[in-house]
Amino acid sequence: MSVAPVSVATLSAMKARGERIVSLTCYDACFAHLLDRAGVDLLLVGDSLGMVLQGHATTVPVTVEQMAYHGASVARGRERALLAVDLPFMAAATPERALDSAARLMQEGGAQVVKLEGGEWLAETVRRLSEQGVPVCAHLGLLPQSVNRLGGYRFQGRDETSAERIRREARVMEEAGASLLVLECVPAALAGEISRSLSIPVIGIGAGAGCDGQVLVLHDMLGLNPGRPPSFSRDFMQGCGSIGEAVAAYVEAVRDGSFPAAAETPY
Ligand SMILES: Nc1nc(=O)c2c([nH]1)NC[C@@H]1CN(c3ccc(C(=O)N[C@@H](CCC(=O)O)C(=O)O)cc3)CN21
Ligand SMILES: CC(C)C(=O)C(=O)O
Ligand SMILES: [Mg+2]
Repeated sequence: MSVAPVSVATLSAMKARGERIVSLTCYDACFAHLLDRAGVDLLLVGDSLGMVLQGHATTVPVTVEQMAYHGASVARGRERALLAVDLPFMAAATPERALDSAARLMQEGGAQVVKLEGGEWLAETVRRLSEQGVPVCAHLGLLPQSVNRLGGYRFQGRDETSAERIRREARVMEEAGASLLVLECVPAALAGEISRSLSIPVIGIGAGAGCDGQVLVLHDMLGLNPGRPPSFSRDFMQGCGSIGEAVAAYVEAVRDGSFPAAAETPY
């Protein structure tokens, strides 16, 4: 039996009804099939694949071609879940480049939504993509593609000046036509406030339980991180006998609001 596929409109309707949105990163067809059947609403082919699959220290080396390859693999495994693919480092450096990159991610990579990291300087790019029919997911807070400028993977928006900047950038992205927003590593109070003030769904990672949905890196929530996992993640394999059970536990914990708990909300 086939199920109605998720669209950005479905996610908006979920926000309006107060139903939490469940998202995980996904990089291949096998996991796409498993996550889709477990009820994950949004599959994100994240450029985190440069770290978890390729073994790089950052996401900077990842290319559009690699993102398209993994996107196409995930697209072949999904049925119901919406598929978002990250624009990697420098792929949105100019609006023209972003349009070309997004075309590749959608035409070769099966993307239904294109995600891009960054603030106000991307407003024109988001507008141009939206005009061309590309649903855009903005990404604010910690921007891993800027790790070489930031000097590490640190929480953002912890002082009033940077919190106000993130608030303003969130508004600008919505006004420019973004359909979704990811907030990464920002204090829970700020993320909750932004989620309530925007009409588009806000998906948090390290941003507390007050967002409209949650996303984690798949390998982190399966306890497969070789180093120290981020403090905001949870190993859902603990107490579960299979990957399918662990993913089902994550889906339930996000839907009922029990993930993230206080212990997974550092600020
Ligand atoms: N495996 C993995 N998980 C991720 O969540 C992830 C990636 N890779 N790669 C791309 C980015 C990088 N991200 C990261 C990586 C590390 C921390 C981290 O360890 N943060 C510290 C807090 C540092 C501070 O603000 O003091 C932590 O303890 O969570 C956070 C986000 C999130 N993304
Ligand atoms: C963690 C999510 C939001 C991401 O951008 C990625 O996996 O690359
Ligand atoms: Mg990413």
